[in-house]
Amino acid sequence: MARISKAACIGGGVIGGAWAARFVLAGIDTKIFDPHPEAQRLISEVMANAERAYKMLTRAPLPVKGTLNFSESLEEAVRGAEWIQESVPERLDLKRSVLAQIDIAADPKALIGSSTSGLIPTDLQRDMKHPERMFVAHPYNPVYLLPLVELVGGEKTARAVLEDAKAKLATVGMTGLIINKEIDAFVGDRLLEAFWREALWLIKDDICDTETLDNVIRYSFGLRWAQMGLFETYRIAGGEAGMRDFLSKYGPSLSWPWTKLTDVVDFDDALVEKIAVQSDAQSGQRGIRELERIRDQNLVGIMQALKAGDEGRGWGAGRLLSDYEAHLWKTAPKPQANPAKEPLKLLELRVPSAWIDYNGHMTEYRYTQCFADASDALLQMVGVDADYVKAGHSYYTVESHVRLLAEAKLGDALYVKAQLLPSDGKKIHSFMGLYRASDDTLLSTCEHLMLHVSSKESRSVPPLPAVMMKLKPLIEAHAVLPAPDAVGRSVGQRK
Ligand SMILES: NC(=O)C1=CN([C@@H]2O[C@H](COP(=O)(O)OP(=O)(O)OC[C@H]3O[C@@H](n4cnc5c(N)ncnc54)[C@H](O)[C@@H]3O)[C@@H](O)[C@H]2O)C=CC1
Ligand SMILES: C[N+](C)(C)CC(=O)CC(=O)[O-]
Repeated sequence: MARISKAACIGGGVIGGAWAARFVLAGIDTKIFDPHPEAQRLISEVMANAERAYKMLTRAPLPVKGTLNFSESLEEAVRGAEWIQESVPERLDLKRSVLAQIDIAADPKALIGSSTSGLIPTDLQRDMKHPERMFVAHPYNPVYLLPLVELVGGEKTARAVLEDAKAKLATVGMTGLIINKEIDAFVGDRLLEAFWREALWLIKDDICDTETLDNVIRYSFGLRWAQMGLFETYRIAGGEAGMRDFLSKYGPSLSWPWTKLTDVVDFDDALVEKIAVQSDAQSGQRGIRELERIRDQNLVGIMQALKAGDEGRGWGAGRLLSDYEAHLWKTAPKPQANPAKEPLKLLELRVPSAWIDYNGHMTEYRYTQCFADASDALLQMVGVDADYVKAGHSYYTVESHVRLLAEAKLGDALYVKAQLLPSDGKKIHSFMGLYRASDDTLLSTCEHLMLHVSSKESRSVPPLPAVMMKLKPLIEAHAVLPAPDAVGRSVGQRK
């Protein structure tokens, strides 16, 4: 795939900083140019939140982080970059002049995306010498988690450039949707603007306050829209009679006096003050970074739930996350199955806040998750990867006994080691320990049994020779190790 190895972010505010985080966490060396005196502090805070979110989001092998450097000049930042993302304030004159500077300094083949929320690319590329490689790449906040980028070409943009941009975005876990025609505000912000305009009227007219309005969204259609869009949701709302019936039932109401959509509310001081006061009452007790962390944790939870959607195949943004994880597994250096006479270190992680329960320690099913992830790492090591599973073979866990011996706390660095017990490879019998890295304390153990299956035939079969070739030497190497005391232990047995 068309991987990016060097990127530049011109403008490192809310959006440019989060683009930088997306690139760096995808293993891309990134340079930022932003004259803001506090740019480094602000971006390091965004980076910290992004890293925290990724630790919760996936156990797939993220690449080694790219480097992040702050440049003294725009020219220095764009030198050698293959993707340059402009994210300066939303002013046509400023963006035009910044894009023209990028154009002169950049490699002629470099792709140049603008984060603009609504300015059309034909206007933005006017003063460029190589406008064919410039396009709108409109992301959504937070860029490091939300995967959509609207790709919009101007009159001079080459179609192949949009296709190339789409392919490159897939390698950083994003989906580029190419919009057919350029219009102000594209598709997403076109919809959001209409929505926002109506919301402002509802506040101005004292129909509700900001908190009530937000509650209306998050307890109802906000939940729906994370998983199905407007049309698919309304198709279902039409019942068995379907979309045509839905349109004939509810279409006429669009001409009733329900909305003020075409009028723009007057943004006078009184309205600004009213909204600011209500918003302070609603959320002012929490800082922006704290709100960002809450938002990110919720987004991660939603994406993970969607990953399990459609009977495990993944749905919407969850399907995309699965595809990105498959790409990460495929491109990561293959873990080596070294048949040493000692337990294998399979997993290293840090306990994120989402894993802590009301008792103030890691909640019980996360211990099981650590062992499940460690088993997956073992399977990857012996060649049971996405292609092997797709071809119709896999291992299923059939039995597992987890003991919780000591508490894992927020932020603890943990690791899992596994000893393979004698078995024929059709079965993998293992004994795993979860340890705290700071003092090697054993926190939990798991005796685990997996069975190799033909998923097409739904029955147990021997593994394919390529897997057996890697697995057998590991089992043989561990055969000389003494069996851990707790092997075969029953529930409730004394230590
Ligand atoms: N904030 C949002 O929710 C979204 C914003 N966007 C778009 O992203 C762009 C940036 O918006 P934000 O990040 O929100 O604004 P921001 O105000 O947070 O960041 C803009 C940054 O650009 C820097 N800057 C100003 N002049 C510069 C120059 N000549 N060269 C380099 N850096 C310069 C500023 O110091 C500032 O850090 C805008 O076009 C906006 O429409 C797109 C999607 C969402
Ligand atoms: C407010 N905004 C127009 C800058 C928002 C966007 O462009 C997209 C988003 O993240 O909502």
